[in-house]
Amino acid sequence: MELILVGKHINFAYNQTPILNDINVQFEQGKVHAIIGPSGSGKTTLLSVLSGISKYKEGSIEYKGEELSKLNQSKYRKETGIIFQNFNLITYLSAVQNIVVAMDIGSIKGNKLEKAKALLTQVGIKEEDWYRPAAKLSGGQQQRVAIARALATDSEIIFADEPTGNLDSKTGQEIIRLLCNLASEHNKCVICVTHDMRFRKKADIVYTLSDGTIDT
Ligand SMILES: Nc1ncnc2c1ncn2[C@@H]1O[C@H](COP(=O)(O)OP(=O)(O)OP(=O)(O)O)[C@@H](O)[C@H]1O
Repeated sequence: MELILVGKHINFAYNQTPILNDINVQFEQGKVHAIIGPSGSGKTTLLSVLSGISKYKEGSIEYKGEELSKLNQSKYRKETGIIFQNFNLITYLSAVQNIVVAMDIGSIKGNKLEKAKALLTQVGIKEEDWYRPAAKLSGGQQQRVAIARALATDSEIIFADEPTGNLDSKTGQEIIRLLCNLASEHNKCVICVTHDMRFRKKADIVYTLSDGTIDT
């Protein structure tokens, strides 16, 4: 078992309102982790703390044994990718451009165009769709592009917030399969907030949040 991210005694509050209470979680390379729980239980907040978007003040989060708050944040951003329910692509740019832009931001070297095409192929986007504006792609295709973008900086952890939330059932199933495949075939650590029961069934490890606490 190779732990990549470990959170211990994490507490988090918005203004003075406690949202996360003494959270203990650990995430492994090559595994799919689902974070589930009722609406308002703190799932998205936990994901944003783990992904470095929100800063924790109490407890610790270690990425590969190093305290997250002391890490170079741009390095952590590069080694992690995030996908959202609403895809969050730059809609007037093509699939390829969306990925190249992410590589530019991550200061990735080498032939970015070729790498972008390889990533799009990996996530199942056909060549005929590579140069179309993202807005013209279906929801499922946009989510595939968003996954390719999340991988563009060679991320080791993929955070996902309700990645199937805006997709029909069949397309959602395909996205779940794709994310599971990233873990099993490419050794990525997938951490996914979800209400989707199918995701829960496929996950290797499930954390259930209720009122900002993890049930054990
Ligand atoms: N930016 C914010 N400022 C203040 N309170 C917030 C903020 N974001 C979320 N909250 C509150 O934190 C609590 C947890 O919200 P969070 O979005 O993490 O829950 P969730 O489990 O992801 O919910 P859902 O399943 O509905 O998305 C809620 O009570 C919410 O109102």
